[in-house]
Amino acid sequence: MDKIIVHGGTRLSGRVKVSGAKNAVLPIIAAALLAGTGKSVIHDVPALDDVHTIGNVLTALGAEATYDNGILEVDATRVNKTETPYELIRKMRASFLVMGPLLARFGNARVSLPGGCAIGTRPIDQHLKGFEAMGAHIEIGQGFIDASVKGRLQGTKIYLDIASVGATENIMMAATLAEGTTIIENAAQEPEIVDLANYLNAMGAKVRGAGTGTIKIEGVEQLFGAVHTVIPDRIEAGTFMIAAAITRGDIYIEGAISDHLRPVIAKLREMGVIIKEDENGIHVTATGKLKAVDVKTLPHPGFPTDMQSQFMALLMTSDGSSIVSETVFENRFMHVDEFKRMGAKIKIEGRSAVVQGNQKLQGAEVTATDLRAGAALILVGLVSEGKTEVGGLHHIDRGYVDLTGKLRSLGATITRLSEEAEKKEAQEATAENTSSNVIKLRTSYA
Ligand SMILES: CC(=O)N[C@H]1[C@@H](OP(=O)(O)OP(=O)(O)OC[C@H]2O[C@@H](n3ccc(=O)[nH]c3=O)[C@H](O)[C@@H]2O)O[C@H](CO)[C@@H](O)[C@@H]1O
Ligand SMILES: C=C(OP(=O)(O)O)C(=O)O
Repeated sequence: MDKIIVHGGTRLSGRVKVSGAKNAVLPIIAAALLAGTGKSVIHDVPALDDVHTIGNVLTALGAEATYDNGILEVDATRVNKTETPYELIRKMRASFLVMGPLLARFGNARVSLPGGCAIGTRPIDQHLKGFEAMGAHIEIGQGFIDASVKGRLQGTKIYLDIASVGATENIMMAATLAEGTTIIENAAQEPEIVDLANYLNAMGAKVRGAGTGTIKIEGVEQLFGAVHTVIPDRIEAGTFMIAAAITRGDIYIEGAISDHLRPVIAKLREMGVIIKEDENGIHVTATGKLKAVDVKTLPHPGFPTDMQSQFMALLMTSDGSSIVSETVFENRFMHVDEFKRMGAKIKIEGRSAVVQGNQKLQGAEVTATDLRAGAALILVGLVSEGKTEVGGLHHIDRGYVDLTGKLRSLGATITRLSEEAEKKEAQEATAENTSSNVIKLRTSYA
């Protein structure tokens, strides 16, 4: 397995460009299935494993998709299947987002039930509740969900028990081709929802209110391929903001949109980090001691759960103790045990973690337990004494474009070691040890 090797101790500085948002592009690619005619041309598509996976889902359904240099072209005209196998859903839960578009366009969809994952059980009851309210018949069996509707889905009012991002997106997509108007109440308000609505509207949909708690979708008869540029990844941007703060560095994050990062900016400022916002990005500078602060994750516009582990990494270097509360996912503290391997002093009490600041951190061999945990371990490695080896990179590759290269360009001592290179290095080290033993033995004989 590949590994990332980080040597801590460098203050990062320079400029880094944010890629397109993973969590925006995945629903957008699923939504491309809604176009009965015409090609969609999607710009700023990040080269991520997750994008590859959802691309494979689309082609497995019969769509044509090509990716070149950040531009994804999708022609869904000839889609002729409505079944998505477990093999593809298993790799990435967001594949489940094809259900709404398939059901709306073809009147049926058979999608494998997504399993649980490291951060929580992640049920899909709110997605299904929405489809049922719109007239779909749902059957669950043998690991699949079958959804079907006679004629078109019917517009209706749907109140979500939880402001779920995925459920809001799936229902919003389904509603675009429904008969009549659908109103989603207690809708998720994440910037990625707004980006999806913008793409849907470019396709000919009539979606209003995205970004607020109430979204209205007036159904139309047909949608067409459209041109769209994906928003910058606020979580990637936030991760680089933490990289600047944790190394007491100075980084300009090009493309970061301040309005998408309000809670992260507010918390960093509370700690004493200097943040300057302009229309092209965010400039983050930190020096000396940073104040400990408490953090509680919440749906947008609250503090994002996808920044929780990275922020916890920073709090380990702050002056004092902090409480980090995770309210979105029930099992998103898996990184804590890995942090402890690096010398962290953190105590978990239910859904909160008490983090001691001013910790002496030491490099260790650690494993990413989920995508953001992987990024957080690298952040800790940047300020730990000695060498940190991070494994489990398949998680990181799902959501960060060339994280190693981008951090290296900011001055970090970081490399990615492929499995083969690692084997070669181990062989060379063994050979070196053997030869130095030989010399020692010879010396002792002399
Ligand atoms: C691809 C993508 O965009 N992923 C993001 C999306 O995931 P995702 O869309 O899966 O997250 P949700 O907003 O749906 O989940 C939030 C909470 O609601 C629960 N829930 C969700 C749906 C449902 O039907 N029933 C239910 O109980 C979940 O278990 C979780 O505890 O939003 C999360 C919350 O910001 C982020 O961490 C993920 O990075
Ligand atoms: C949890 C995440 O993603 P996903 O919903 O794709 O698992 C994430 O991006 O941190």
